Amino acid sequence: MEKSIELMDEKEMKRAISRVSHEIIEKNKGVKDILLIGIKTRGVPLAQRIADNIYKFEGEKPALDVLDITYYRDDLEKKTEQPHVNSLINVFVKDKIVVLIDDVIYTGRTCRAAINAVMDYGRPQKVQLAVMVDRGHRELPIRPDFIGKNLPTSKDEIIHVLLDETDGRDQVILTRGGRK
Ligand SMILES: O=P(O)(O)OC[C@H]1O[C@H](OP(=O)(O)OP(=O)(O)O)[C@H](O)[C@@H]1O
Ligand SMILES: O=c1cc[nH]c(=O)[nH]1
Repeated sequence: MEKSIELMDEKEMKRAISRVSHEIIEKNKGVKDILLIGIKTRGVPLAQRIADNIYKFEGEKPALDVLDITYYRDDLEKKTEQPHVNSLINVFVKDKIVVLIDDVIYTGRTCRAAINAVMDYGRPQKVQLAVMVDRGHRELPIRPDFIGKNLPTSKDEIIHVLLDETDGRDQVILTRGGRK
């Protein structure tokens, strides 16, 4: 059985999410015009936590939405599930500062797909990207604006961002070959 190595514990993750929340406010000079979009799966609870932090720090709730980009991925043939239509619910992206939120960035293809999806909904003022972990190995010219932690990896390693909401605990672990 592959061993998993802990790279971040609950406290470190909480601090990193708190810092990223502050950085989003600072870079955008407040909450006005911000639309946080969590990318399924684990970007969604992360976006909710960042929204809660921003409300706590600023007393104002940022707009929040969810994006399922399965339909837009350019490597769908490698995936077993059927593509399903993306869902941006309720909030208009026009003139918003869209902050895409995901747990991990690796090749950048998910982010590229998310940007395409957002653009289909209108013309945002800006699009920014916040991730919990940047593990390197980009295949596209995409760089996150907000990073919880840079964790350089080799290609045969996998980063798992575990969240209480989806996995029953907060932890970032590294495995080789996919096992937890
Ligand atoms: O930069 P990339 O190479 O695109 O990789 C990053 C993506 O991979 C994972 O998603 P996954 O497709 O495993 O789906 P999940 O979030 O639903 O687990 C992760 O949550 C990111 O969205
Ligand atoms: O290591 C990786 C690569 C892509 N997506 C992940 O969640 N982890």
